[in-house]
Amino acid sequence: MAVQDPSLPLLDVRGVTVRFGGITALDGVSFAIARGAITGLIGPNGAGKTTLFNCLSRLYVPTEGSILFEGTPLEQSPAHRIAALGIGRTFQNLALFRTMSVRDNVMVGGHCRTGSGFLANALRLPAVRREEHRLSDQAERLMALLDLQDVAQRPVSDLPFGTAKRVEFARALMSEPKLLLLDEPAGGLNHEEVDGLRQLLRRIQSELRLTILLVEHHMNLVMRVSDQVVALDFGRKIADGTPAEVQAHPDVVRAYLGAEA
Ligand SMILES: Nc1ncnc2c1ncn2[C@@H]1O[C@H](COP(=O)(O)OP(=O)(O)OP(=O)(O)O)[C@@H](O)[C@H]1O
Repeated sequence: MAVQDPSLPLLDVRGVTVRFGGITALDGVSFAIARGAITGLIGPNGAGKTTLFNCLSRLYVPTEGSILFEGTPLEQSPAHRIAALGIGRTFQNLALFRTMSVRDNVMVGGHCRTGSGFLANALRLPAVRREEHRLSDQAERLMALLDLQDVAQRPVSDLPFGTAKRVEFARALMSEPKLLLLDEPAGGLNHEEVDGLRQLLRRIQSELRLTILLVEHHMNLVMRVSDQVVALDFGRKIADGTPAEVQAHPDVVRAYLGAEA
């Protein structure tokens, strides 16, 4: 397999347009994400954030344009291959198995990458046992990183919302993504938990050398945690730059004042 030039962007969104019947949800949106960066995707309600997010996780295919991940168009890969390509995601509403333990929920996230087939699993061949050990070690490492070790045996239904969100993170990280897509990670968190989330994002970015894209309404979090911010309005990109540049951009100020004042 060809090794990609590390100076090229990890993700390259090129002229993406998505139409639903007569509605243009995204209109020629282009931006690139460098390896190792945290990028915030913002915009008022209906701006097209979720639509773009769904294109990145391959739930939608752009009507026009292309999204390159490590130089390869995403639309060439079927949706079920996205995790194996190296794109992980979390959901706006928790998508965990509530009666299962934290540890088992985290372990589930590793199974998209196991290469062993049904027969090898059924016979518990040595390679399968080695793979199980590897996954188990990795789950322990991630639970330590996300401060979940003390609740590892507890069912998710017992946990406060903020802790359950960390379980979802750990599960997404089990697939060893290169790009982690976070859909409103601050939704439902209190002030203190949002601050904890900011520190956590920085920690996983540096310790796992992860690239992160977050769609988020919590402006304070986006502006404090992101290296780059991309702003959408009515399906178009209106700004792209550092948090300070985007915050001061007249079109961004107008979009937010017009939509939310
Ligand atoms: N499946 C769909 N069918 C028809 N129209 C859609 C569909 N999904 C989104 N839209 C429309 O596309 C536009 C962009 O919506 P989208 O949900 O991407 O915005 P958003 O920025 O995520 O908004 P919010 O912050 O409210 O979640 C909206 O006008 C929306 O009504």
